[in-house]
Amino acid sequence: MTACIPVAFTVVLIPSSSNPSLPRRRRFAGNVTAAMSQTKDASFGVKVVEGNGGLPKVCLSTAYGSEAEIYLFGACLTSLKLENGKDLLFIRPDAVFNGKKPISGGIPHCFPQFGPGPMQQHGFARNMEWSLKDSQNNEGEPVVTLELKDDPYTRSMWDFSFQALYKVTLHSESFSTALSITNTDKKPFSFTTALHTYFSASISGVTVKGLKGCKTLNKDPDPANPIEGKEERDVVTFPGFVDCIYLGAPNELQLENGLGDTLTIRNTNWPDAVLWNPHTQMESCCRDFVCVENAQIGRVQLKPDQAWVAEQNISFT
Ligand SMILES: O=P(O)(O)OC[C@H]1O[C@@H](O)[C@H](O)[C@@H](O)[C@@H]1O
Repeated sequence: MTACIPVAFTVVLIPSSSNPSLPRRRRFAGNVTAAMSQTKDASFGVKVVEGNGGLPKVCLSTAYGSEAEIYLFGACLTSLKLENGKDLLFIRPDAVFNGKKPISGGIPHCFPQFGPGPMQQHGFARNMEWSLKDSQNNEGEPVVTLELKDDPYTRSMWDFSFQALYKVTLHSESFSTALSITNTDKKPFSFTTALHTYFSASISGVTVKGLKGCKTLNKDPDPANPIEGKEERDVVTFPGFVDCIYLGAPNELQLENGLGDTLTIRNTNWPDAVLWNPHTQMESCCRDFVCVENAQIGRVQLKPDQAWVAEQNISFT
């Protein structure tokens, strides 16, 4: 059971009954006052509640029924429900919510290292508490921005001053994020990053389309020495262990999750992708998820005051 923490962050949205671009079946009937009272009861918008392990969790909801949940710890999105109410994301059964270990599942961040590399696997960003910098109602769509900055912990691993901003928008029928990394230091730095998205799936029915022709770095069998190749398939399936980087991936991928849903994953400025399913390495849950990750595998070089921004959008096709 979650407890509502605070009104301070609550944004109450007034759903539009007149916007013709919104699907009629989900529009509010009646006038604004009636909509407001319904809104108040249903708490549409943004609220911060106590999540698993007592960790603060930001809940986003639209008047159209779409919902998302994001933990400040790791800025990890743990739940995403669009039109059909099914949770599109997967949380691993071994996930812990103790504010110490990264949350295994949902959409964790890999920053400032995708890995493997000198730092902890996938970097420190998924292992730190981000702050809620802003929340807004953008024409009935809740938007929150989470922020991470350097501190003595990050400096001990990566001695640079940076600002990461993660803007999350829940639309009625899709979900989008914008990640920006700014060099706030006086010296240049470089990084790699990814959104390590765990989708709920039935692995025998999973297909990913859009990767044909990409250069591949196959991390099977040795992640530290990936084998170079080229994807020749129109449709990638998951008959066994898969751990593969796709360089120069397109800005649109189609994922069939094997549960009856076809998702489109669009991006701007995420140049690479990663597919991962651990197969027998995670016997208890490997059939129930697939990771399709937007990634930046080549190092981004930022001079002081420069910023890098990449966007992602997930929707039903
Ligand atoms: O850190 P997690 O969530 O267990 O994920 C680990 C996996 O993450 C994937 O992104 C990598 O390609 C794999 O090599 C790695 O094993």
